[in-house]
Amino acid sequence: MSGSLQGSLFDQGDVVRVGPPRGLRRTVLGRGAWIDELPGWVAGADTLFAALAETVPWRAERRLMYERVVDVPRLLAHYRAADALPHPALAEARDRLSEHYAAELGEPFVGVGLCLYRDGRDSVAWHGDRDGRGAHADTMVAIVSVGAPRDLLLRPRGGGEPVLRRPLGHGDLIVMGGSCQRAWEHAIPKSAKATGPRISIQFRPHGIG
Ligand SMILES: O=C(O)CCC(=O)C(=O)O
Ligand SMILES: [Fe+2]
Repeated sequence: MSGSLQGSLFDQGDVVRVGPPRGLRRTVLGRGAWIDELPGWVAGADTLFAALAETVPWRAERRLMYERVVDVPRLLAHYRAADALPHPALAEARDRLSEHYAAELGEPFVGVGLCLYRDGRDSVAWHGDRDGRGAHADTMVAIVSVGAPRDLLLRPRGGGEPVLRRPLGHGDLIVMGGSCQRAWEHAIPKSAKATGPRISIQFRPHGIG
């Protein structure tokens, strides 16, 4: 970024800044799962949204579901450890999270996944991030949300109560920990309300998908 562009963004209070995640609040979900939350962690979230929306090589995917090939209702991008990330704030956030959770997690956050929900029709169905170790071991998945708020729902695996609802957007951080990926499920339901686009930025340790 050029010095003058940086200067003009700074004047608007739009610089993307990621500090240590101070003030995270933990909620114990039961069955060995918990979530940590920090609203507004990433400052300049609108600027980050705009940069990612424009520069990330978003991919549309198609998947086999119930014997039919259907469009995945969101756009995707994935970055492994060695890949250059599309914005410096993502490396900063990953480092801050790795530092904060070093003792509890015992390994760093490595992979970065991005989802672009273009409008309220885009969604992700109930699931746990169970590709890899998340199916049988405790782990953490951290999500930073930029753009329009969308609800993240959480429920015990297989359905039932309680269903927790967390509106996420504007630089909010949520971390799903403990058994959350195998004992609980999460989803971003479609929204009938007019909603603008949202980008979800997920940080995962190696071997968690
Ligand atoms: O949009 C989100 O924040 C959730 C995305 C998600 O659950 C996933 O990609 O595994
Ligand atoms: Fe997920």
